Amino acid sequence: MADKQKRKRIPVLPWMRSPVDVSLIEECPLEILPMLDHRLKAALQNMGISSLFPVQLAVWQEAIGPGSFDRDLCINSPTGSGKTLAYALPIVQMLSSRTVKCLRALVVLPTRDLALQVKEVFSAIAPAVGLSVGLAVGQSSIADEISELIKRPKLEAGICYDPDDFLVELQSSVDILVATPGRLMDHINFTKGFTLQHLRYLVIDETDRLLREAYQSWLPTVLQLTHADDSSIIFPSYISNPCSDGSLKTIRRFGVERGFKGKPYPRLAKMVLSATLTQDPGKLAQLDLHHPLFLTTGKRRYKLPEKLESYMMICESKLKPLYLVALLQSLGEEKCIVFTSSVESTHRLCSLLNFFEDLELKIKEYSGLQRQSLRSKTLNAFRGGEIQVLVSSDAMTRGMDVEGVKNVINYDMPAFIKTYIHRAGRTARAGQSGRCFTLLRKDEVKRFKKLLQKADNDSCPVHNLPSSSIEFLQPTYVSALEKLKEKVESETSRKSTITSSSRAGKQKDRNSSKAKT
Ligand SMILES: Nc1ncnc2c1ncn2[C@@H]1O[C@H](COP(=O)(O)OP(=O)(O)OP(=O)(O)O)[C@@H](O)[C@H]1O
Repeated sequence: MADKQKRKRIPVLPWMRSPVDVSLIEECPLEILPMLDHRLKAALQNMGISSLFPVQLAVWQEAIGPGSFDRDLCINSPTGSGKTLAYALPIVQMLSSRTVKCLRALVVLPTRDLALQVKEVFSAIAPAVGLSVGLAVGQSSIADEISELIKRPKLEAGICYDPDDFLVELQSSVDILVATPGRLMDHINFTKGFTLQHLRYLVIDETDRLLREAYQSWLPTVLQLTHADDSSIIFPSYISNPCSDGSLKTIRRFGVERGFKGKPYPRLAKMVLSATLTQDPGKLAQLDLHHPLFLTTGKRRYKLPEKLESYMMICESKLKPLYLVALLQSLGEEKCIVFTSSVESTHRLCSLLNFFEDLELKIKEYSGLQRQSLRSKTLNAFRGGEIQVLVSSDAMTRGMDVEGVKNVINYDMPAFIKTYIHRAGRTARAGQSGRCFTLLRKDEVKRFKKLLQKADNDSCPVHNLPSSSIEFLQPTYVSALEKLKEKVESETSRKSTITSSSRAGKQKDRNSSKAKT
């Protein structure tokens, strides 16, 4: 009762009170999808897609169909429901008739791995209609990235030039850019020829996560660069106006058409998406949405995938590793992600599991502490099935799509329902079934059940393991713990050696510079 009253007090924006309910929409076979470009239909079929999922059809109707993208779209749809294609397909179709290449669509995501994944989806369909897709995530050097994004004029041999002299001839090599905020800001601030002047579509995926982080004010900067008429567009300091000689321009005027008063036209059309979209008016205001239309699934704010089964496993804290090992053994070789609460515990748990000799599974860690190249290698091996168990910090929680993940295990209870939704959502994707197990102490059960109710989930049975399987593991556990202790000690002493030698090096530098002065 008290909970209900609290919920009522949270102000919900008027446009959020009458949403399009995606759960009332059926899948739509490509054969009968109105206005779909035949080249895109073929590309989708090549991807093994024969019909659009409900959220994809709903967005299609608003962007391409009768809605004509007159309103910005706010999409709240469960994990694995196909949100990526929901925005990629209409954007590619809308840009398919463009005649001049310039950057017209920008998709922003919070992490590199997610951006790479989304780029793959665009790359599977965009070339079919002659569009190019770029990536700005800092995976390669900035110079390599610039050469992928910006077309340089061909120079005649032997001619020296000042790069500023041919600024007007620099053109975008891509129509669509998938970016993380940090690298996007680098290009906005420093890359000659990089402009958002022609941008027509902005997608902010994992919106609630991106709004939480300011990332060098990337959002106000993007909005400012696409908001005003051409005379007040703010360009990076080295450009007075990149199109001042009369080459291709997009002029955004302050519109006088109905509903556009005081807004620039042509406007920047936006799609913002998440499985846990914020309803906070203050946060949503940052997006400067134009007559937003809210698309959501069902009546409740949070929704878990249809075919997800949630289970509790109750045990004492000190027995958690044993329960985990016994559970992994019982799951056989099914792909599985184990979530922990921190990068340190990810590392320790992964090491411990690898010391259990009876566990004949390939187990690796994936966390924000690792180098990107190592993370990508691990992820590829997991996708390819060479690794069966991934022990992960929350770096893997959002958006990652790995085919065939049958089980998610919360080694530590998630503190928030949003975390549970995103973690559990790594399984039961695209209409498939999947299971999420959460290891809990007795005193955590009540809080956990309350947490799940927020996602309309009242069914979370206890998953029991035979006590004999736990007892059987005791001796191996003792020796695994010993090995872990040795490993942690040797890692700690290695770290302190590195720290003290780098300190000594710095002191030496300081002394020698003092001696010089
Ligand atoms: N129309 C479709 N038919 C078949 N499979 C599809 C279709 N659309 C998407 N998929 C598949 O569904 C899976 C989930 O899609 P996607 O990653 O876009 O989900 P999502 O809603 O963005 O999830 P999350 O909220 O976790 O990011 C992907 O493997 C994708 O290839």
